[in-house]
Amino acid sequence: MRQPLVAGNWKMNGSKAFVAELLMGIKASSGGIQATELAVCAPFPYLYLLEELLAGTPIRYGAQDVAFENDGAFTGQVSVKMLKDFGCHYVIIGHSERRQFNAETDAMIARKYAQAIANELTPILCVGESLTERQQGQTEAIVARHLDAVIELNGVDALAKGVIAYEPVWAIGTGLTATPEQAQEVHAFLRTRIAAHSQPVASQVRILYGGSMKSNNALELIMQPDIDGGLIGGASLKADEFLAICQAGDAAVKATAV
Ligand SMILES: O=C(CO)COP(=O)(O)O
Repeated sequence: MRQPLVAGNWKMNGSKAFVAELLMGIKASSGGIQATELAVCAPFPYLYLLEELLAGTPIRYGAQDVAFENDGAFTGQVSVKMLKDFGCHYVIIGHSERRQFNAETDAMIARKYAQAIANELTPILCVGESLTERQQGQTEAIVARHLDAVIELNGVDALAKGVIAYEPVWAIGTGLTATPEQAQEVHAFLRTRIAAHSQPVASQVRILYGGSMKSNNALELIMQPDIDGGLIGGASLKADEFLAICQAGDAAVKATAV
């Protein structure tokens, strides 16, 4: 089994006080998590707090977006180098909320991916279909398009330097989770598609599930053979709930080891 990763995506939530309290809560109880990797992805202004408060802990952190250029006249943008400067390990790329509200295209996302790996920042590439696309039987075509754009620009080996997150748009923040079978089906599809280019990369790359993952459904999702953890929105804003999902990662490792 690949090492599970449970990553929080705080989205546009928080304040200095909230972030400090949440991190204290996570730190206080994260010692019990053995086999699962933990990470949190915060809004840019709070990265300095993560650098300060997570120093010396195994908890990794990152941002939720990055520019596809290195530096220069790009007002409002934040570069990979800047994220590295604050000790970021991860960056979420191509989240559906950015595709939807910030008009991010597959081409832009592929370039962001390139910037991240060129500077040794680990991208978490989000792919996923909308409800209409699922209802029209387009799920595989959509996630294939999202994945292929990154492979075309960066080559398949670049996928081994990142993480993929399957996030069905209809399950994000709706309380409607994909069933373990629905999620596994898409995860297996993605892995098979990668295997067509490279079997070693397909076996190695972690594919997370995201979309209303909570402590009460995490275990059955992470127990699926091609689901390697979660990208958690709402439930990552509560330390207890987030840690309970991380514990599900540990439980999945334990269950598959016997
Ligand atoms: O978008 C998500 C993580 O990136 C999932 O959000 P929710 O867990 O709130 O559904």
